[in-house]
This record gives sequence, structure tokens and C-alpha cells, in this order.
Amino acid sequence: MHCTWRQRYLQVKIKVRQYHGENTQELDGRQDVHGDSREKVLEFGFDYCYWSVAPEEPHYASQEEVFQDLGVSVLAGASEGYNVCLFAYGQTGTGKTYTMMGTQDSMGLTPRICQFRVTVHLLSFTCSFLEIYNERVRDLLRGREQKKKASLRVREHPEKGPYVQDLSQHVVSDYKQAVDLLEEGIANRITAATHIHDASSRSHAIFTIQYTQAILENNLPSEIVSKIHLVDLAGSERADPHYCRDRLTEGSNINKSLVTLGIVISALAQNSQMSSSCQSINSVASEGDAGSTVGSHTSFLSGGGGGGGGGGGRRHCFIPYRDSVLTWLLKDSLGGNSKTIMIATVSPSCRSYNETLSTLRYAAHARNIVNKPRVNEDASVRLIRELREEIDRLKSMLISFKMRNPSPSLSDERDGSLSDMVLQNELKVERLIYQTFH
Ligand SMILES: Nc1ncnc2c1ncn2[C@@H]1O[C@H](COP(=O)(O)OP(=O)(O)OP(=O)(O)O)[C@@H](O)[C@H]1O
Repeated sequence: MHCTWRQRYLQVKIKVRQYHGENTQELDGRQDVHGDSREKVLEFGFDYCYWSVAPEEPHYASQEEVFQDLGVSVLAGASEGYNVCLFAYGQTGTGKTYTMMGTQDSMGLTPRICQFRVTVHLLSFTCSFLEIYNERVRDLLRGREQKKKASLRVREHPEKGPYVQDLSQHVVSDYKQAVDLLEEGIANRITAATHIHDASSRSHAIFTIQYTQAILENNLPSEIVSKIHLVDLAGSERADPHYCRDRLTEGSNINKSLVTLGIVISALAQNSQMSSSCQSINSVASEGDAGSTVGSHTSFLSGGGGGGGGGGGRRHCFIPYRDSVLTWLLKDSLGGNSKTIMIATVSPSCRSYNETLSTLRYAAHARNIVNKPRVNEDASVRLIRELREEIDRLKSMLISFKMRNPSPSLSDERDGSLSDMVLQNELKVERLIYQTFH
């Protein structure tokens, strides 16, 4: 069941688990919801669905099974030098924290990923752990001496993207260190009792693992940087008017981030669909006009909403990443330089019909997002590799041109310009190697 990346699309997996307090007898109560015999079937397509309702069931997806699928592919993507993001979204109490962190007796994805990295890969990493609570960022690993609940600033680097200033970074070289840090962070995280869940996470938590690998590519020493974001979002739920003021403020901030996340996901999904329809229009156009080059992107930003998938004249939607701290920090993971998986947790119970439907709609939108993951390598090394690839391409064009035009008079001119291009690129490569390594 190993998960493979569906090209550059954001992957969406569903995990089904009734929330705390629900019993399995309620799972078959559809008539209570619809109230009449008319049944409406709504279909959604996802990359995989894990059934985690009752361990005694034959197709029950255990924590180990979820790790073997999701965790292993996260680690594989990261070790190739990609940014990888895995985030859990869903109604409160449906098992997001259980999936991402787990419990004492049943380890979740985050500790398993750390364990695999240090005990199987035998390699260390640095990590950070933050929470976004009421639109403020807090370091969950500040240590006892700095218990002050100071909030940290989010900034944006022109190349590396958004980051949190002064967030503490910790080196982890064995599993015990990872567990200690996770336990410290989880203990510092803000939780509260809601009507559904007595230890509900009231903040969004992001655990980030980062490491650098030295590699040898085309006989050139280089480094690739891997970053894994493991995100446990606060639960989506409707506000209960009986909550106290603090709980209502929290709820409205949680909703603000989740609504913005929803808007960002919809806008990105729309843009991705628009780009793919432009590409098909362009490929039809280029088939009819074989000699001309047709640009495949009409990517300019507008302030407007933009319509659904359409033709070349439609404008791409503005993506309001900065409307919430959560979407700003996850900017790269949503439509940017990252391989991203969303795990949407839902309850099978009829009592959760509306929340489940809304999670499935949210997730179905997310599945249309196209990301642009690229290996995080040194820019000069990348350029050298690309130029070498270009040289190989030109050389094979030259060979096939010579084979098709054996008469020297006919091939002279084209032959000469291709040889020129090869020579120029070879000179560029030599210059770059000299500049980079001397
Ligand atoms: N697959 C599962 N097997 C056993 N227990 C589970 C499973 N999923 C969740 N639980 C338990 O259900 C309770 C609620 O789960 P959890 O805290 O993960 O929900 P959540 O979606 O993170 O909620 P919130 O959004 O309110 O923080 C916890 O006690 C958790 O241990």
C-alpha cells in the first residue's frame, strides 16, 4: 500500500474514525438525517481511505499501517531533497492528534518519522515545534526558563519563503531526544474541553524536521536540504453559544484560519484547473501549428475572484496567503515548493453528517491543487546540471540531424549553429564550475 505521488498534485487521504463518545451503533443511522426515503448519494474521489473505526475489523488501519504508507513516503520525498508537508484536517475529536502524534501506547506519525530517521537512516536532524493560537505564533520548545508566552514574528525570505523569527531549533540524534521534545511541546500546547472532546487542541501545531545531505552529482559535490512539516490543525467545529468568551474567541480564530485555508485551497484549485485547461487548449493549438511555440501559462494575478476552469482569457485568482498566520506559514506547502499530503479525518456517524460532508468537500477541493516541488539544491549546481542536460540534448539533435542529412552542403549551416550552442554551453559549465568550487 505504499503511497506514490500523483504527479505534482496535493494528495488527499481520508481517515474514518468516530469521535470520542460516539458509539458504533450510531454509524448506520442515515434515516435520522434525511428523514425520508429519498436518498442522495454524493461521491468524492480521494487517493486512499483508511478505516480506523474498530480494531477488530479486518480492514482496520492501524497506526503502523498508516505510517508504512504515509510516513514512509514522507521520508522518501524528503530524502530526495524535497520539502514535504503532511497536515491533518477534520472535525474536532475525529483523531487528528491521534494520527499525527498518537498516545503513550500507540505512537502516531510524528514520533515514528523521527524514530525512522534516527534509528533506520542513522542520521540526525534539527527540529522546531510551534503553535498558532489566536493568530499568534508560540514556540512550544522554549524551555522552562523562558515560560513567558511571548509571540513570535512571521517574516518572509525572498527565496526561502515565510519563516518564524527566533524560533528555537533543536538537534536530535537519538529517539529519546525526539520523544522528550515532542512530549515537552505537546504538554505546552493549549487544549481545552469542548462539548465533543475533553482535551481538544485549541491551536494549530507545526512540527518541522530539517536536515542537509551531502551528495555527489555528476562528479560535483553538492548539498540538498530536506524539510518536513507535520501539521496538526485545531478541529473544525461550529461555535457553541454556551461557551465562555475565551472559548468563543479561540473558536472564531480557529475558524478564521480554517476558513482562510479553505479560501486558499479553493483559489489554488481553481488556478490549477485553469492552468491545465490552458495547457490542453495550447497543446491543441500547437498541434495545429506545429512550428510555433505556445506559452503554457497565463499566470498573472488579479484582485478578483475569477471563475472556474475556463479558457485562456480567464484571470488567475489572487491567493490570500497572508490573511491568516496558518496559511502564510504553509504558503510553500499549498501550491508552492512542496510535496503535500492532506489527511482528512471524518466520523462515519449520522450525527456528524454535516461536518463530514464539509470536510469531504474541503478535501475534494484540496485534491485539485498542483504544487511545484523541486529539489532544494545549490543554485549553481542546479544550473550546471541543467546546462549539462541541455548539452546532451543538443548533441543528440546534432547526431540525428547528421544522420538525416548526410550531404555536407545541406547540413552545414544548421550543423554549425548546433555545434556552436554546444560549445557555448560547455564553456558556461566550465566557468560555473570554476566560480562555484574555487
Ligand atoms: N483510531 C483511533 N483509535 C483509538 N483511539 C482513537 C483513534 N482516533 C482517535 N482516538 C482517540 O479519540 C480521542 C480524540 O482524538 P484526537 O484528540 O486525536 O482528536 P482531534 O481530531 O485531534 O480533536 P481536536 O480537534 O478537538 O483536537 C482521543 O482520546 C484519541 O486518543
